[in-house]
Amino acid sequence: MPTDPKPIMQVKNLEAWYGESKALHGMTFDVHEGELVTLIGRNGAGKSSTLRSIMGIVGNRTGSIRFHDQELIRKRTFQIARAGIAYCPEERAIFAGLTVAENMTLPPILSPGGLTDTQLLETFPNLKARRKSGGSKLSGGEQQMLAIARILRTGSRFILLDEPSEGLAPVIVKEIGAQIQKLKEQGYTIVLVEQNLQFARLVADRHVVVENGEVVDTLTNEDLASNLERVKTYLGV
Ligand SMILES: Nc1ncnc2c1ncn2[C@@H]1O[C@H](COP(=O)(O)OP(=O)(O)OP(=O)(O)O)[C@@H](O)[C@H]1O
Repeated sequence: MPTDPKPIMQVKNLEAWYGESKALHGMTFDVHEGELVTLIGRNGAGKSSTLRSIMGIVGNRTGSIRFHDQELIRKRTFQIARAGIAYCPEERAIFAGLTVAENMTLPPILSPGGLTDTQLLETFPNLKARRKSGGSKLSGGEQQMLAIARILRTGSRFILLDEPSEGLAPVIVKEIGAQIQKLKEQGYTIVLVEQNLQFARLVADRHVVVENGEVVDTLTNEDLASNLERVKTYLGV
């Protein structure tokens, strides 16, 4: 749980567009250092668009995204990455024609403290066994682990993770959950988009509920248990 009362990220009135189409209508939420915050909500609510907006990869965005003491709203994606934010997209973005080892070493080291290639392979033993395999030969779970491993090399301590459990078998989801839990124990700050409430509950400190491109509720993980029916209504399950 957070110890510093000042959030390291403050998103205020974030609006975003894809061409003429507006996806975010004023997202406002905070993230504290060491915290794992989920964005939950039904399909199309604007969760992925929030992560993409933070990274500057939507058509247009307005509002404010303060990270540490920097305003990111007018920064470009490479500047946002250099500010210390790592992004793991829903589609995982593994290069099919490159091996695991090559995919892993693609992102540049942006700040000290990232894991070395040896540490990464120790952290993800499945990838060690597959390090010479092409990206296209990997299972969904292996691709997801590679996508996470790759960003740990950069030295960023703030991670945006988009639906890591999507399309994976329960046993693999459990493994990914254990890896995320370990990252949290190592002090990484994580914003996690997740549809799988059971998974979200295992790892989160706090849940931000998104509906129609806005935040409609925020619950601690403890609150979630006693408000499960209400939250299920938000998710349409
Ligand atoms: N590339 C795009 N071009 C145009 N509209 C988009 C694009 N991506 C998302 N949208 C629209 O933006 C809105 C928010 O979508 P977003 O993907 O952020 O939702 P989500 O909560 O992450 O849901 P999902 O889990 O289905 O991705 C939706 O109305 C969606 O149709």
